[in-house]
Amino acid sequence: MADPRTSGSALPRLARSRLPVPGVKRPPHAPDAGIVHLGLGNFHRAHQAVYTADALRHTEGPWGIRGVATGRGRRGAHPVIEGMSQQDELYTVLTLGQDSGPAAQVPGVHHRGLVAARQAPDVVAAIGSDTTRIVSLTVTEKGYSLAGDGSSLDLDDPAVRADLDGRGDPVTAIGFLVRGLQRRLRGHASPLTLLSCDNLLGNGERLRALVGEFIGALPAPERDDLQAYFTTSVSTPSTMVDRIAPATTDEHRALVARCFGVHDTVPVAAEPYRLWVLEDDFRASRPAWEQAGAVFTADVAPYELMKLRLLNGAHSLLAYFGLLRGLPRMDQAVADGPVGAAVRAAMTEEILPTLTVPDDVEGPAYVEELLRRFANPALGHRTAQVGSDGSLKIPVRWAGAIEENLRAGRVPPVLALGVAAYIRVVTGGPDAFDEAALGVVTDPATARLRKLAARAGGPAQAARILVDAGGFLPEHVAAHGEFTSLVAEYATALGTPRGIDAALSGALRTGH
Ligand SMILES: NC(=O)c1ccc[n+]([C@@H]2O[C@H](COP(=O)([O-])OP(=O)(O)OC[C@H]3O[C@@H](n4cnc5c(N)ncnc54)[C@H](O)[C@@H]3O)[C@@H](O)[C@H]2O)c1
Ligand SMILES: O=P(O)(O)OC[C@@H](O)[C@@H](O)[C@H](O)[C@H](O)CO
Repeated sequence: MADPRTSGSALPRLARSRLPVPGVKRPPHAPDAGIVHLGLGNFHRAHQAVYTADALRHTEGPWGIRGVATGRGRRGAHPVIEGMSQQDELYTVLTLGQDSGPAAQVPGVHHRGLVAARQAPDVVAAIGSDTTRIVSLTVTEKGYSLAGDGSSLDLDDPAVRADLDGRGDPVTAIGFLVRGLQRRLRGHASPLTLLSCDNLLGNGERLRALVGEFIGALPAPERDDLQAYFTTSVSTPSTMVDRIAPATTDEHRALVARCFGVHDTVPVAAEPYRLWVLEDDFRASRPAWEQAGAVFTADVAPYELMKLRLLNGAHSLLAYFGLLRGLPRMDQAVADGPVGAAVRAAMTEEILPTLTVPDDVEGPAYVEELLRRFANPALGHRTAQVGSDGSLKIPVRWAGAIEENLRAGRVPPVLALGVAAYIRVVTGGPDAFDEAALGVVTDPATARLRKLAARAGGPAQAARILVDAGGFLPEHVAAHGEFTSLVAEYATALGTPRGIDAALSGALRTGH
């Protein structure tokens, strides 16, 4: 791949002629960075940045974005920050549809980014600046420093404790936010909106609770004024975010080069579909995102729940079933007969009945639309990517639907098989699926779950132990004998060669 600094077709030059670049002035004339974004990953670059660029084409405003690469231990060069910096802070969003050829857009809204692990004081200063009106986040489920209960702040995490102590630079996202709020309070006390764009249930309330807990754990003199400022001047609206944006591959880079003549080292691929539903509670103004198609509503919760249970819930099922069937990509998983049939059955018969879908949505049509979106072969979305971090995703994606089925007196067979498949993938690793061909599934709980499983005499007992003590399902689900027995039965099947095939048809026969 050509080096964009030396190539005649580097993004900065070509973007201005061959790709649609919005009329946003970039540095040194960029609009003020009214937004600081923690977690400069693919999703933010394909979603919020695109909405912001499109909104700015309609209504100007101080809505440049200063992206921050967060996460621990990233002290060296950060590929996205470096790549964007070498391209005048530009990158391509490659839209890959099923019925049309690739399209490209260059958002062009970013200022020079920051690497949190190296430039922590600058990050605190950016959050603390009076030109900053919104601090948004896509830091993954891992980035919220959640305790084992999945909702409170992990005060046992040494990084959280160090951030509370405050003698060193912040490390955690919550630590950065609170130290930035403190800077604002001491400087100008202007209002701010904290905007979580992660796939968390009630992401705004969750973020509010975590920041509040952190502030509450500070020593009294620091705590009280900050608490008052946080209560009166900082809002945390909830959002439902949706656009499938897989990890970037060399194929995506090659496609950008072939179709658009642009050598972009850090493009991001995404499906054409996008949706953003937000609570309109912005303390210090916001971009006119509605002009870019965002939907503002008083209550995001029904949209969020529907999306997390149906889209993300089905995504995780496809990922684990797909891995065990040897399928590297999500579109292959949904096109696979047994996997596709089981996931469709789970969506329509185990998940949809647990939801009150918003008035403007038709449940079965939404399911069909999701299955069509998952089938997009152009995205190259990996089952191993979606299957990673299951210990943090399952509580959000499956636990509620399982609970509601059990409450209604019904054991949901495909979701039970999903739990057994997750256990098999996370504890079995290379014994369960071909890591060399499919990719490694990472999960912060892997070592702990493998240790628990190692105590068991076999897969069924391991499944019982993990359902009970794995920390990814609520206690009353774990205490449900019939559910746990079904998971254990499936775990036994999955321990045998091609056991997934029999288990999938068994799950379909059992309940559907
Ligand atoms: N990619 C999608 O299709 C999609 C769609 C909707 C929502 N989301 C949400 O966006 C999140 C990020 O997805 P992505 O595709 O941008 O992933 P990504 O891997 O491209 O980026 C993840 C970002 O999170 C940061 N991060 C990871 N661990 C962290 C930690 N412990 N503390 C702080 N920061 C941490 C990383 O530095 C990185 O900037 C998802 O977890 C999800 O909540 C993603
Ligand atoms: O991004 P993750 O890893 O939290 O989850 C993987 C996918 O399920 C998710 O990113 C979906 O693609 C997305 O939520 C669609 O809007």
